[in-house]
Amino acid sequence: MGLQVIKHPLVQHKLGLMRKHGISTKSFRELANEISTLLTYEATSDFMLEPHTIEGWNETPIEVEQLKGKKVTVVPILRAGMGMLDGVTTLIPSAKVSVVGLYRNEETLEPVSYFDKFVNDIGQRIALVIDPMLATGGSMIATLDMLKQQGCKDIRVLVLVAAPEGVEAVLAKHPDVRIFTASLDEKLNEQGYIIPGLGDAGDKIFGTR
Ligand SMILES: O=P(O)(O)OC[C@H]1O[C@H](OP(=O)(O)OP(=O)(O)O)[C@H](O)[C@@H]1O
Ligand SMILES: O=c1cc[nH]c(=O)[nH]1
Ligand SMILES: [Mg+2]
Repeated sequence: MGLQVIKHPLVQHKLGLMRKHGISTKSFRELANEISTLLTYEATSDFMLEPHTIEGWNETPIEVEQLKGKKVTVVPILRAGMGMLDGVTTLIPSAKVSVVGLYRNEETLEPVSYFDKFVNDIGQRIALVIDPMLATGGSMIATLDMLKQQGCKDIRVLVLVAAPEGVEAVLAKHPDVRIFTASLDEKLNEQGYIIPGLGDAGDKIFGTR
């Protein structure tokens, strides 16, 4: 389904702040969550509504719109995806959370799986996968493989920054998935880091290293 770069001025301003050398853990976390809220707003813009009749303020029946149909599961990819979770649940407070634990082997850049825990009815839910960084795409492809194995059909990916190489790889393997990002960056460097990127997002969110 393709890539959507969210050009909203608030998103672009906040992402610019995140790129600064020496940014504090506090600021990085806050901005990651704020951008995640804005990406969630965009990624849910086609959710269906249905009319409901309720009693209005003056005790007469009125028709209001409520969300219809499928519920959501948010899927943070550990660790760094946890840094976006509060931002997503700010807008979808009742969303169930399914967790995928992956890290990228620093030499091979291949994803290594160490944990997963999915909500029981995940196949009936819209999955919002969250991870700040889409680099080679290996971690995201492994996650999407797992979600489809669990029966997920409507999967949307929210990433703060994406590399062209990663977007191409994900959409080649999973063309039905929609990717929402604040930026399509320039490239990957020799170590598989996104340029200009954000550096190591997991380390910045967790305050490690
Ligand atoms: O597209 P890829 O090449 O797979 O790289 C992206 C992955 O790398 C980072 O996680 P990392 O392995 O650093 O783990 P962490 O979240 O625990 O820091 C990032 O959060 C993604 O999950
Ligand atoms: O640039 C990158 C690539 C992978 N993981 C990160 O945290 N940053
Ligand atoms: Mg990771």
